[in-house]
Amino acid sequence: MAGTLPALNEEPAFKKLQEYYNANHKQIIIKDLFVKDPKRFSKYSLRLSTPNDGEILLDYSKNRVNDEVWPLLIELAKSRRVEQARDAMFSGQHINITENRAVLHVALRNRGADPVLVDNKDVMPDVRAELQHMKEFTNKVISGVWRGSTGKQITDVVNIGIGGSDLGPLMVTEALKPYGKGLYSHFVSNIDGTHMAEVLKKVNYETTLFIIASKTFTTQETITNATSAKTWLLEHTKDADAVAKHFVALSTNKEKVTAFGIDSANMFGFWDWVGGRYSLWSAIGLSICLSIGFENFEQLLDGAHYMDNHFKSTPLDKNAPVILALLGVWYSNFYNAETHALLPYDQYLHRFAAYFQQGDMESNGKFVSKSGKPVQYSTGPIVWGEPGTNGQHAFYQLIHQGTRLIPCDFIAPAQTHNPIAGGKHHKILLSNFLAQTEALMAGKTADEAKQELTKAGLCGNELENLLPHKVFAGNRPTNSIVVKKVSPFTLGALIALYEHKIFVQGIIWDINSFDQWGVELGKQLAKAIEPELDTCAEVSSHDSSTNGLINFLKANWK
Ligand SMILES: O=P(O)(O)OC[C@H]1O[C@H](O)[C@H](O)[C@@H](O)[C@@H]1O
Repeated sequence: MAGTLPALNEEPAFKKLQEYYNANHKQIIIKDLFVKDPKRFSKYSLRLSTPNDGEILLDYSKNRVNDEVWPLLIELAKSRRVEQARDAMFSGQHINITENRAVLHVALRNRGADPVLVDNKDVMPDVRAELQHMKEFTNKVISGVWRGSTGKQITDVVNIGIGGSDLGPLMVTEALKPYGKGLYSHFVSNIDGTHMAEVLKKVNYETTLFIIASKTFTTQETITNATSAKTWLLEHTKDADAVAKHFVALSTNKEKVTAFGIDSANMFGFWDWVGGRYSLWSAIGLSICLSIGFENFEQLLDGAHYMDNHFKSTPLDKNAPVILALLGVWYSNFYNAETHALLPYDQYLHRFAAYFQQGDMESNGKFVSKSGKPVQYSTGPIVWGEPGTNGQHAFYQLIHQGTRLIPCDFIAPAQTHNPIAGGKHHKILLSNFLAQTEALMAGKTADEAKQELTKAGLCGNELENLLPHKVFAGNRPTNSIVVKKVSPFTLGALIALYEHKIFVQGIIWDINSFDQWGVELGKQLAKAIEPELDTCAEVSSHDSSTNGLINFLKANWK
């Protein structure tokens, strides 16, 4: 891998951007850029032709980027050695430096014949063998060959996992519901007993398969939930052998799986070079396979592989993940935007933003550079969002007229899976998507607002008082990503697009995007507090707030 990078704020390309920003940013008005350049859309958009599911359009023309900023951003990517870093990831180098691991989720969806080497060993035979195992199991369950302990066919699948062992499978299963093969999918992640209790109310022990998904098989929430599910099953069946028919495990930790009481034949494995938040492509995707069938899961992998190839082989200025990453850096590091909104105009994608909250914020929520020095610039943004049009009636007000700059990605399918009322719903949905990006960019000037108010019969003080409230500054940046349809293939490509965007940003910020030490402290402290909740005595070992909270809870739970 290439040598150490200078601090981002010391990077000459970054300094050039800073100078340009300081001198010119007030003059970068998106709607004026469209007036000046009739070719702006074709210049600042990409059409990716996929082999089977039509084109994917990325329109990034509604951004505060002109023909001077753009080459400087590309220069920044080059000088941060994005291409070299990308090649280091694909070639299995240990780029997760704090855990000394390769980062190879791309190998899980390597659909070609190329070997992928980690420490001189081709991992592809193991990847393919595990996929075959998943295929056989999926087909058995869906076809009814695999039966519960009393001989009945499986009807419900409960995935028990958290973080990366939950969010990905849940998001994809929801997104691809139209491809469902008939099994009901449920997800239990929260340690709050309510989550498990509510799911158990819906299922029958004779026809339920529990999937225990945990890379480490040590995560407290997952192991506690899995143990409760096992107790529930055994209370009903009173037969210890039933576990083998109703429990499978997805993990890298064979010892712990066996110790839990799951036969290793019912275990689907993966490897330490698969990060939790990149694991839906691995055995962690088994609940996806059971929901949509193995062929559709393969399509998901194909879509991601397509995007991997695009990322690997396309020049930086036409490279979709690089483009999204650079725009994000432009807004985070120059405009001081603190958040980034993901706004899918597709109800099936209702967990997309939640999924990338982990994908992005766990990856790039870092405050030290790879060499361990505190960074002097912002790193990962706060990622958030909800599907359109619901968001419009909730938080878009702040995006349109608030004081913060919130770059937004709009994601929409040209075709719906549910063309009800002769397609009317979908046309209204798409009109709203289009209108929002236009409104955010164009805004409404005081003159325009005045004309409207005058037309509505207002005048004098009444008009003048209302006028400032009716003005929209506009110039709010958006990307639009349009797919033909939310299919397994296009979804795979979309997820990989954002994964690589996050990767590129991590490289530019010179942080390790692949560890997550920040989640450990809370876990450690929770372990220390748990026994204190078991004692009758008042607790005084913490600060007065924590003591006060503990003692209040103890006094009130009886
Ligand atoms: O799959 P597991 O080992 O159970 O881990 C589940 C999750 O827990 C951790 O706290 C990490 O922050 C996540 O990255 C991970 O996905």
